[in-house]
Formats: sequence, structure tokens, C-alpha cells
Amino acid sequence: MLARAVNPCLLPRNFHRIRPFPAERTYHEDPRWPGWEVVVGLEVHAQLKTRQKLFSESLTSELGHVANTHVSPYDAAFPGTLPHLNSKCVDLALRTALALDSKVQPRSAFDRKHYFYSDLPTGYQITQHYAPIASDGALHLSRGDVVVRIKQIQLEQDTAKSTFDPRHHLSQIDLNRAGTGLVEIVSESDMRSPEEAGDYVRTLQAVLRSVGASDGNMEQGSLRCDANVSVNKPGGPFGTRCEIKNLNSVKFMMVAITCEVLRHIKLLETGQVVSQETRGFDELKSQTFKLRSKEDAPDYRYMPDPNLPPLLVNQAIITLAINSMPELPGAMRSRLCSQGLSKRDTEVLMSVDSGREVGFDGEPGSGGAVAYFESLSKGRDPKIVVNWMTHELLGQLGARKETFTQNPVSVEQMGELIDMVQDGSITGTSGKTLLHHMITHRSREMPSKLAADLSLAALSKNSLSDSLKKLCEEAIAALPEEAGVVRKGNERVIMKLVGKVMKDSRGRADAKAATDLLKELLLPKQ
Ligand SMILES: Nc1ncnc2c1ncn2[C@@H]1O[C@H](COP(=O)(O)OP(=O)(O)OP(=O)(O)O)[C@@H](O)[C@H]1O
Ligand SMILES: [Mg+2]
Ligand SMILES: [Mg+2]
Repeated sequence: MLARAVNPCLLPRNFHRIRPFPAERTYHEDPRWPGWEVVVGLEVHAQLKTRQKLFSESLTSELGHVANTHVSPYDAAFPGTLPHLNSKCVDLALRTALALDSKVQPRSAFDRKHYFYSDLPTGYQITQHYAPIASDGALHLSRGDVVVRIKQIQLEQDTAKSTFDPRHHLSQIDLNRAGTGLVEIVSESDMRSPEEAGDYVRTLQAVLRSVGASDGNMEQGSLRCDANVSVNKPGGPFGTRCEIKNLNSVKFMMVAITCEVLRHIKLLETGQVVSQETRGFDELKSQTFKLRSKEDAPDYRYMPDPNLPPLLVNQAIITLAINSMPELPGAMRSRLCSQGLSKRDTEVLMSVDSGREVGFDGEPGSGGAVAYFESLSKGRDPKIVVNWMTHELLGQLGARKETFTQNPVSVEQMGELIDMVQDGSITGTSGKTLLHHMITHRSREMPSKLAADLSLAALSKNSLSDSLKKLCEEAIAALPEEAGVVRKGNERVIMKLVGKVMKDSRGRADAKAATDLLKELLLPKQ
């Protein structure tokens, strides 16, 4: 119980424990399946973002690396090789446990889970079946007041990857992934709909990313999920669960759960029974299919791994982990809101921020939108800064199908640009043009220099009044009818002339100054 014994004074400011929650959920009828209650429990496998694998010195790999180039003799199960625990994997598992408000076990241990498959060179996977590193945690979902209990968090090895080429009847094994560290996070069966399951995975992804434990990328397979589904009559005991294996997108997971719920209900309503099975999901047919029944379930012959001593985590290690914890999403959200940002702006910034790169071994990643915002808003109005960031910077990057991690505009450049617009030395329109120029040309020049080079200095009444006057006179000459109407007292038509001035000045003219000057030129002095 060491984690519970941590002196609360040692907890960083952004670290707060989730209050206890009721395990019982009130039943709300779902119109999709009236008279039935849905129960979901998830097992999530997240690849730990460490440089090296869990028990060997070889480097972890990414999708696209040449097959079998990140393999040590240990990963390939050469006889005589021994595991050596990577402490960085333990650090990241501890961060995960703390972020999920779990009890860190002072003593955990590694077990062998045996099965025979080509992606497992040793014939067993090292996992923590009997004594996981942490248990009894909780995750607050983002919608409603739902808290999902975490049953346990265990450290384990990833498998290799096997692919089958049917044309040549050839199985190929890539050992790059073999032995990469994973955390398996097992939830209690506390979710009551496919949407809650989706919310759980998304919230968990954000937590894992924020503590640097995993990049949680489902498309690239660094986060995989098994969904356990059952149905029961409200108030009755839980039904028999079926486990749908290896779901690799939140959307498909929700579809798979929905299909499975409907399958269970159909069986039960026609007097049949649900048998406990492990199932797969066919994305094209939107159907789950049987992989094996409980009777065919493999006997994993779990046994303690004789080559690995118990993993001992004392209070000093937990305190170190607590002190190294980055800010969690909940704390970040409240901090941004307290700086005067609207809920919407906060959500936009945070969702962009969650796309930042996750650093290796718990190091901070680059490309964070919140850190960028915070540097930028030093000494500037946060609302003006967030407007420039969300509407202009993100908007222009989005139009080029680029993400914030590809943003070429430095905080210094963006800051000077905002200041120039604020003090009137360039107009808002010119600011946007400058930003566009900096993004498209990946320019390292400061905006003041670029504005001079591109002749974008604002034409206001005071500065360069001659140019503005010239533009106004040209507009009057070019639009004589409109000018005539204004002279007769219809001031609204002046906007057409202002529009012409703005266009001819390529956005450099200050609209208010142009309006005033046009009025001076067209209307009799009062
Ligand atoms: N009746 C049920 N309906 C829905 N989910 C359930 C039900 N009973 C258990 N579960 C969920 O099933 C999951 C069981 O996962 P766990 O890792 O403990 O065992 P397992 O699936 O038997 O083992 P393995 O790791 O080998 O797949 C948990 O998330 C749990 O909440
Ligand atoms: Mg499991
Ligand atoms: Mg399971």
C-alpha cells in the first residue's frame, strides 16, 4: 500500500486523487435495446514509449522500419540469453498507475504465459498475471459523472508480427516488435454503452499521452483493445461475457460492441443462451465472429519467471515518479480556463496539444500547442493570442493539411506579428498575409523585416498619409457614381469606396482611417 501512504504534501500541485465512487450504476433505458442493460469491460494494451525494449538492450521500432533490424539475441530467444529489466519501462508504468489513481504494489512479479504461435519465439510471453505492478485505480470519463474503476495495470512484452502471403503460401515473421514493453490496463466492467467505452479509450489515450507513457496511436497499433461485452435484465446479475479481440480503432470498437450487444439480445430473446467466447470483428461485414469457445481456451500454464526477481517499488521511487509527473489533462483544462479562455478555446487548444509528439523515456515531447500558447501569451492578452492561434495559425495550417507539429512559425515570430497588428503598424489583413507568407515559405525572417520587404506597413492617416490620400482619390475617380451618392448624403455607400481602397492597398490600409479620409474628401466640412 505504499502509494496510498505517500505524504499528500509530496503530491505536486496538479496531482489530485479522484474521490471514491459508487460501483453501482443507476439504470437508464437505452432506446436501442429497451429492457436490457449493457455491460462492458475493456483490456487496453499500450506500447510504452521507451527507447529500448522491456528486457533487452535493442531499440524499439516504428512502423516502416526494415523488418528484423531491431532484434537482439534475447528477442529472438537464443538459448542462454537472459532478461534485464528496463527501468524506463517501470517509470512509465508507474506514471500510468499514478495518473490512473491506482495503488502501486510494493512487490510485483513476472510470470510466463505459454502459448505456441509463430509470433512468440520463446513460446511464452512474460507478463504480470498474479502480482501486477498496480491495481484499484479509476478513470473519470469526459462526459457525465462516470468513473470507471481500473482493476489492474500490468507490465508485459509485446509479441512479434506475423504476416501471411497467401499467393506464395508464405508466413513471414518480423521480430522488430518482439519484446517491446506494454502496459495492459484492465478495467472493471463499469461501462454501460458503446459510447462510454469509446469515451474511456479516448480519455485513457489522452492520459497516456500526457504522462508520456505511450503515444496511444490506435491506427499504428501502439494502442490495442479487447472489449468484453455482456447483457442482462436491469437489476439482475451480469450476463455471460464474450471478448472481442484486437480492436484497433475507437470507431470500430464501438460498432463491434453494438453488434455484439444485438447478437446477445437476439440469442436471449429467442430462448437461446450466450456462451462465453473469444471473438473477432469483421470491419467490412460489421459482424463479430467466433474465434474460440471457453472450452477451447488455451491453457496458458502460467508460472513465475525463474529468471526475473520480484519487482520492488519503494516509497522513494514512487515519490520520484510523482515529482516527475507532467500535468494531467484535467489539471491543464482548469488552468487554461482560469486564464480567461473560453471552454471552446480550451478544448481546441487541448485537442491540438494532444497531437504533439510524445518523447522517449518520459522526456517532454515537442510541438505542444499549450506550451506554445503559454509562451506566446506572456505579456499579451490571452484571448487575442488564442484567437490568432485557433483561427489563423491552425486555420492556415489546416488548409494545407498540416498539423501543429509541422508549424514553422516560432513563438518569437508569431508574437511580433500579433504585436504589430495590435499597435497598428500592420492591419489584421496584412497580418494574415504575413502569416501565410511565413507558413508557405517556411520563412525564418521576423515579421517586421518581412512587412518592410513586402511593403505591408499599414497606411494609416498618420503614417504614409500621402499614399492613403492618393488611394482614396483614385477610388473616388474610379467609382464616380458611388462618390456622387455619398456626396448627396448617403453615407452607407462609402463602404464600396473603402472596399476599393482596401483592395488597392492589398489590405495595408486601415479601414477606419480610409473611411475618415473619404468622408473628409467627399462631405462638406461641418
Ligand atoms: N459479465 C461481464 N461483462 C462484461 N465484461 C466483463 C464481465 N465480466 C468480466 N468482464 C471484464 O472482462 C475483462 C477480463 O479481463 P482479464 O484480463 O481480467 O481476464 P481475461 O480476459 O480472462 O484474460 P486475458 O488477459 O488472457 O484476456 C475485465 O475488463 C472485466 O471487467
Ligand atoms: Mg487481460
Ligand atoms: Mg481478456
